[in-house]
Amino acid sequence: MLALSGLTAGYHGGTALHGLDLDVPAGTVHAVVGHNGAGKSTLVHAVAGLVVPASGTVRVAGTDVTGRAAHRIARAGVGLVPQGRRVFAGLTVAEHLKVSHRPHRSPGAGSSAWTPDRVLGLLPGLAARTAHRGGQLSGGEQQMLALARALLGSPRVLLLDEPTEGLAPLVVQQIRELIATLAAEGIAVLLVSPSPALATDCADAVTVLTSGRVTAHMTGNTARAHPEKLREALSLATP
Ligand SMILES: Nc1ncnc2c1ncn2[C@@H]1O[C@H](COP(=O)(O)OP(=O)(O)OP(=O)(O)O)[C@@H](O)[C@H]1O
Repeated sequence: MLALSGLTAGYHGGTALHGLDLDVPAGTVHAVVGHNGAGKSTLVHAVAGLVVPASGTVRVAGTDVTGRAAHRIARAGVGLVPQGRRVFAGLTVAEHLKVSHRPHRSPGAGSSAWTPDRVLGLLPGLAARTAHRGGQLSGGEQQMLALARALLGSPRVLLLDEPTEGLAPLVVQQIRELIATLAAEGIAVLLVSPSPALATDCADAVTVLTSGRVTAHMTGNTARAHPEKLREALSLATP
């Protein structure tokens, strides 16, 4: 569903991501793990069209979307949950859902179209907060709202940038379960995080990124059976 080939991107002539190859089939979770500055957000932004790749390709369900504007990539079926949530402090939850809902869903989304009611059914904590403004929500509630906003575009590919950053263990557990639920719906999930535990818990495949390069790759089953292998790969990844 998401296929990256030789993806290279950076800033001001410098390179932060070097020739990344990565496939995320529908219904699976691919975790990219790396330390601060490894290039995780650059990867997510290059897929979402917020950073223009210097070279390489981004394909969504076989369509080359490389270099397209972010809104066109969203329309092709890519949803982004950005690092830091980025909810609007002055808008209520209901207003967020209203402005995020795209009834004209992405091609191929089929029966998986998301409506505000369906999103609130998945996220009952938000359903009790529809009149609250973004700035009045807890960190966990803001994370759920950021997820709701992305789902309302009925994405085929979901990009999660550090979705558990700064959240309590109970909320982290909820997010793990939500990721599994969304993958079971057929969504291809690309998750980037510094947390090997999150990757180990919910990924089908795990890639370690070090200074913008892939330095290790393993299946989720290997990471679960031998968590020390992932920890070791990450300790070797110190920039
Ligand atoms: N807007 C920018 N302008 C210039 N350089 C940037 C910009 N954003 C990121 N970088 C640089 O690109 C490299 C990769 O950064 P990136 O944010 O992708 O890493 P990350 O793995 O997401 O880190 P973190 O976990 O801290 O969010 C770093 O060296 C960073 O300083």
